[in-house]
Amino acid sequence: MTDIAYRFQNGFPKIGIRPTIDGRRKGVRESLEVQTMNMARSVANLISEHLRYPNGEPVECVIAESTIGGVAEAAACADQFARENVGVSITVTPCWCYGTETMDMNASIPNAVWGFNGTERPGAVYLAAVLAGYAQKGIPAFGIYGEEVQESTDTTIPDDVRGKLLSFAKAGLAVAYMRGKSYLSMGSVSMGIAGSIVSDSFFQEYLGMRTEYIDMSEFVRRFEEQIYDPAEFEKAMSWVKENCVEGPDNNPAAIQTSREKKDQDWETVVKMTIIARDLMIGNPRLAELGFGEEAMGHNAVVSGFQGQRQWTDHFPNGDFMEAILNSSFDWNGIRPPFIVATENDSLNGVVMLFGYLLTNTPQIFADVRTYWSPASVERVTGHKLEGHAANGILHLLNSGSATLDGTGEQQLDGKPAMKPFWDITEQEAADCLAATSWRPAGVEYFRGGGFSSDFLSRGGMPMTMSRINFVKGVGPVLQIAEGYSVELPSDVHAKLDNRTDPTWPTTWFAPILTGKGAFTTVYDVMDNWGANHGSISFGHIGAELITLASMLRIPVNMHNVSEEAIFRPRAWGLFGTNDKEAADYRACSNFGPLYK
Ligand SMILES: C[C@H](O)[C@@H](O)[C@@H](O)C(=O)CO
Ligand SMILES: [Mn+2]
Repeated sequence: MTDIAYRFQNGFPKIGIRPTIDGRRKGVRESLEVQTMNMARSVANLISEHLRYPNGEPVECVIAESTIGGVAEAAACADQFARENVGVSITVTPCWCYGTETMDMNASIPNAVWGFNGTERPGAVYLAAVLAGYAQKGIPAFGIYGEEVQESTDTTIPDDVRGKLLSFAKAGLAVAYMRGKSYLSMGSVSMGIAGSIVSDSFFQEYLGMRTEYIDMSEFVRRFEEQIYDPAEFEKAMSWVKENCVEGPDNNPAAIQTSREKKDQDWETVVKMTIIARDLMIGNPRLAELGFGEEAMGHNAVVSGFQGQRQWTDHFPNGDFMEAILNSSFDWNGIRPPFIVATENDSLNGVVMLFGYLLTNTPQIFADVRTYWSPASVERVTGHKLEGHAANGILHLLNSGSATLDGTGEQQLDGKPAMKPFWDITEQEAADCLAATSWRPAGVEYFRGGGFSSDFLSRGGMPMTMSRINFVKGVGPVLQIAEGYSVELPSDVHAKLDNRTDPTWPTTWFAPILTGKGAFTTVYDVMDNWGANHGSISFGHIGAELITLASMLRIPVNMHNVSEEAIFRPRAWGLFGTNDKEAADYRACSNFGPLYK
């Protein structure tokens, strides 16, 4: 079994497609059978053609065995979906059908209905009727119908409908995929960071996930009892020697560590990386080595490492481990990233997971460290910010979990990008590594040493920064800022970077301003950011995040996504249509978490 096959051996949830129909026989039903089934087939084709699972395989759809004209067929379809691991439900119809008799009543999976916009038979009327039923029964469902009236013989899916079907399916699959998996907390609270108070009720009720906890002493046990694959360790060490260039030691000469200590640190950080991955997903090699229990892992799709301070006060820091796990490549070649949050900031870990599941690309974890106004930049460097940066920039910087894909050394249409692993070439992976140097950790912060990944993201990448914050009395809320990475002249970057810790990776980020609320100025974006961290995903995925948040009933308190791009369950409009942000809060609080 390849590593990827092993990792995803439990398979993926499927999308279930339910063709509903007017149950009246002797004319009506018979005349609609072919058209209705064809709609289901074209939705299945659309989804399988455009969406991929984290292993790169096309998303699978299951179409109900028969069209659904009434409750008996609805129940048969529910049984079929349960047998076939359906985690997302899409009902399609070109005609009037009987709302509550044909609807999918499974409240714990995301539901959508596409009603064909024709006039011969009223699919859009069914859509309205069944969505009223969903609202009345407290099951939020997404409504989809095209803006333009279609001919009844037209089997194409119009662009607006395609967009909504794909947004719904993508977010729905993220919901379905994370359910039943774990967040692995390695250590506990880092330096009083509230996000590293890992809340089991949040993961359980909102995401359907478990929380697993281990003490960081488990790493020491595995070092000392050699609970890792020694052959992989050797392979990893020689790969590191060839591909990971150690950068200059930035520590004052008097406190720099010896060559011998640094060499020892390299061995430790490589072991930490192997061990953290084994803790997350298990490793069949460990069973062969006599460690059957450890071979199983924690079924984790995301983890966090406390690091600071108890660990880092004595052992090398987690930066190499976190950076490599979050990247799309290591000594085993190009492979999907693992999602690991620095400082065990689970609330950042969750948005990293969201970004990853929506895009299949890795994530940059960063401190939202400094707002640099155009005037401050000019005062300090003499440089006048321009282009995307003209209104000011945020310095995203942190030791730890920034993916090396964040260097921007991969390309999409000739421009810097972060891609799903199956699109990354060997050369691009090598370029990301070449653009990264490994700087001996600042020992005033990290007494135990280690190495921090130092790189500078290329400019011009569309990016989305997000973060979940927790408010007592409300619960989780999501904030989103779309923007661009920007490239500064190298001397300007150096001046700004040297004022802080230059051994850490930098992304200069310019959020897109809307002139309203938290997006009036770049200062306002920083001023409204709810915590010290953000997760940065390649691409403008704010709309997808909003759709996903609505499925999970997490209200969005701040975003710069255009109104037309926002797609939420139809019932959200029943909580008010003028102030959509307030309506979102009311809807989320009314329906409550998905797995309550
Ligand atoms: C080294 C420092 O402790 C940093 O790790 C710290 O500034 C943070 O990253 C806080 O989020
Ligand atoms: Mn931090």
